[in-house]
Amino acid sequence: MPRTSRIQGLRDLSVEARREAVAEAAGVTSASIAAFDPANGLGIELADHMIENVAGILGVPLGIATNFVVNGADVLVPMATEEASVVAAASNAAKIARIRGGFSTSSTATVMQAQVQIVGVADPEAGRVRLLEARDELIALADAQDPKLVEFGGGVRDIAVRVVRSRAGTYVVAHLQVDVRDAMGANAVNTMAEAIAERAAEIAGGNSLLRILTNKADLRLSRARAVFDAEALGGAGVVDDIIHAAALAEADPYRAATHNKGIMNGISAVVLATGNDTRAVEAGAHSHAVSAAGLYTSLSRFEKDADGNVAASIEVPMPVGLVGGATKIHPAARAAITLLGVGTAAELAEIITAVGLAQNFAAVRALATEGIQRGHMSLHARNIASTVGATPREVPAVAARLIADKAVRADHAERILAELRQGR
Ligand SMILES: CC(C)(COP(=O)([O-])OP(=O)([O-])OC[C@H]1O[C@@H](n2cnc3c(N)ncnc32)[C@H](O)[C@@H]1OP(=O)([O-])[O-])[C@@H](O)C(=O)NCCC(=O)NCCSC(=O)C[C@@](C)(O)CC(=O)[O-]
Ligand SMILES: NC(=O)C1=CN([C@@H]2O[C@H](COP(=O)(O)OP(=O)(O)OC[C@H]3O[C@@H](n4cnc5c(N)ncnc54)[C@H](OP(=O)(O)O)[C@@H]3O)[C@@H](O)[C@H]2O)C=CC1
Repeated sequence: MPRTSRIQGLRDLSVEARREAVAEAAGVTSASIAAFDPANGLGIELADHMIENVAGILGVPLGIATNFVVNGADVLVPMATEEASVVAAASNAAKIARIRGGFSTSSTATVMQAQVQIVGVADPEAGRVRLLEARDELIALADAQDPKLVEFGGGVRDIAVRVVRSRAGTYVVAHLQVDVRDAMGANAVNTMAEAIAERAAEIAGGNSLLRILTNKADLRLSRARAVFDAEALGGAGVVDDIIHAAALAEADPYRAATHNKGIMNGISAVVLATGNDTRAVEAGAHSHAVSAAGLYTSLSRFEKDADGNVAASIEVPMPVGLVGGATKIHPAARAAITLLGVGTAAELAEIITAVGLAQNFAAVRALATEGIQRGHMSLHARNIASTVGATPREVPAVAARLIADKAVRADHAERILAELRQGR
């Protein structure tokens, strides 16, 4: 069945009809995404096995971003977020990107690193070299912990050793660099780090302390780029303003934090929808946003291409998996993976990265033109209406008045609701 991510009028359908339209466009069965319906989603018994002291289940809205083309293929993207306008903005940017072919992506190998901290080494530089001499022995010891991973083509690729000087002492820190294939990899590399720690400390001549992965996953990077057509954006002036807006984020940490928050609006929503670890991805992204000179900067770059369009690109660590964590357990996460049609963790990582770039572009474009409030607040108006007690039947009328009056505020919503109920 042909797959398309262009579904016109999706916003106007009922939730049930939307699910049908999405399944049909994606070429998957309705049953395979039925878990998006809370009635078929995560049940309390399963939840009780996932974390501790379970007392309930928190629902988060799951929307579908349309219009995405990634490496020439259309893809419909599940996004779990509580924030209005995020899904619309990603779909909006993807619609503009598809004019010039959509997003192109690539990634490094799926290598995660675990650190083993060794304290009390009298000669840390020599200890570092002794560990490197023992590379093969340590790799064999680590690989023996996870024969299944090795069977899948993964396992330890190398060992790096650093000498880290701190205010409390000098540490020899061994890094196990492990190809974790389709796993996020935390459990896999932590097991390996714990298994080699004692022997590594013996070789270095000290005592092992911490044995844990690093969330600075800089050997597991995904990249995406797209060209946003100048004419579709409103011409050369708009392009220049978008580039100035992105340049401020490159130069100024205060702006960079907000710019990167916009990127994470997209990234975290897909990471959550697929049952992956949002904190791991967020820690990796923000650590990657620090330049070699120590400046916190933007994760994306916007330039003008030779034809005057915006050439946007991003590189970000993307430690996500298909086999571990909640991905395999949570029924809605499994449905999200089915909808995406991805077969490897790397494919998933690259789509997530493309969504981050789209999200970023939509926000920066809005900021560099009409400002964020018109698009964002008009969608947020429905939340304000619900907050003041409007019923689902009353919400559209209250939201429409809030937008028309250009006053998307709770006090105004209360007034409108009171008037509506008095029949005025
Ligand atoms: C909000 C829009 C998209 C309106 O934009 P618009 O031009 O009024 O929308 P439109 O009605 O012309 O539709 C254009 C496309 O947008 C999508 N779209 C549009 N509306 C909907 C909707 N209701 N439901 C579903 N999809 C929608 C949809 O894809 C549609 O095309 P279609 O596929 O239908 O042919 C635009 O103003 C926008 O992109 N704004 C950016 C909003 C944003 O970034 N929100 C994130 C929250 S703000 C924040 O947290 C981050 C920030 C801003 O601080 C980051 C930073 O500072 O960098
Ligand atoms: N700082 C952090 O970020 C931390 C995160 N975590 C959590 O760790 C979890 C993720 O750990 P992760 O190691 O991914 O999960 P799992 O341990 O659940 O899954 C990884 C295991 O799956 C098996 N496997 C099956 N098929 C494949 C395949 N195709 N590719 C790779 N492995 C395969 C492997 O061997 P086998 O079957 O032999 O196990 C592998 O070790 C998340 O829940 C995360 O929140 C935990 C600690 C710290």
